[in-house]
Amino acid sequence: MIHLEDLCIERDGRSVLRGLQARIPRTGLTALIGPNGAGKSTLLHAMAGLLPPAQGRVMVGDTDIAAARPQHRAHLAALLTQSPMIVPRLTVSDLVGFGRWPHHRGRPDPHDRDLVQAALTEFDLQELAGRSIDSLSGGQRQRAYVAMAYAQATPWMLLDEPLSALDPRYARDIMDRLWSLSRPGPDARGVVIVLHDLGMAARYADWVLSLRDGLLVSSGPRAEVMTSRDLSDLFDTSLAVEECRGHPVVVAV
Ligand SMILES: Nc1ncnc2c1ncn2[C@@H]1O[C@H](COP(=O)(O)OP(=O)(O)OP(=O)(O)O)[C@@H](O)[C@H]1O
Repeated sequence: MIHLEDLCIERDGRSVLRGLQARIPRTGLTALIGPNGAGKSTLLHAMAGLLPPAQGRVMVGDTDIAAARPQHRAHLAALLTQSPMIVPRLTVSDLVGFGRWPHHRGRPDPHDRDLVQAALTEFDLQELAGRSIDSLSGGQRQRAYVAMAYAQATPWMLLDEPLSALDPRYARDIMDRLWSLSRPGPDARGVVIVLHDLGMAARYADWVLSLRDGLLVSSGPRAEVMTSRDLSDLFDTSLAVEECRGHPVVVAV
């Protein structure tokens, strides 16, 4: 479980998250939704322990994440930011291998190499493994970064808009895989994902936190948070949640 306990974050002396109080289940897929500038990326960074709170705290399990050592944080949560650094000439395989760094600290063993292979396979990257990152399309690169986060083998994966460059097939593919990885079980990952695509959030999220202007508007099971009325209020535009072939979809009306 992640607990947000009266979480307040300031950036450049401005209050950008105020008094957030919520929990995120240890398994399942949690979506962070809300308008631009609501504070979703800020919250994700705070959950990775990278933004010390002005007040309150984020508890990841029984660890106050902002107070933990970097090495310990890297074993708890893998964070994929919106614009990860691109290192020219680095291969996909090397990039995914970076996910293992907190474990081997420069001395990969066969187990690390096996996990990199598993991550390449899991995200359908075997054929691109030897290609340099800067030679890939935006979507291919995005998949490589998600695979790197996966290879870190942390209980939590925190992903900021990982679908932004993906075509519908790969967007769906990644969401299917993340959803599967987050099912309860001994190796389950808790997946927390910032999503602008409300259709994807409606389709895949088990749990949703909605934010606006630095405040938590609501949190809970997807069906309770993503109602036509609540989404319309949240985004200040008319939206409806309908059912299509047994799945919820969000339409502008
Ligand atoms: N590095 C930064 N320094 C100062 N202020 C920042 C920084 N990053 C974000 N902010 C501010 O914090 C607030 C929340 O931004 P954040 O990026 O967390 O929102 P968001 O919900 O992820 O937005 P978007 O949907 O547009 O990506 C905004 O007012 C933004 O201008």
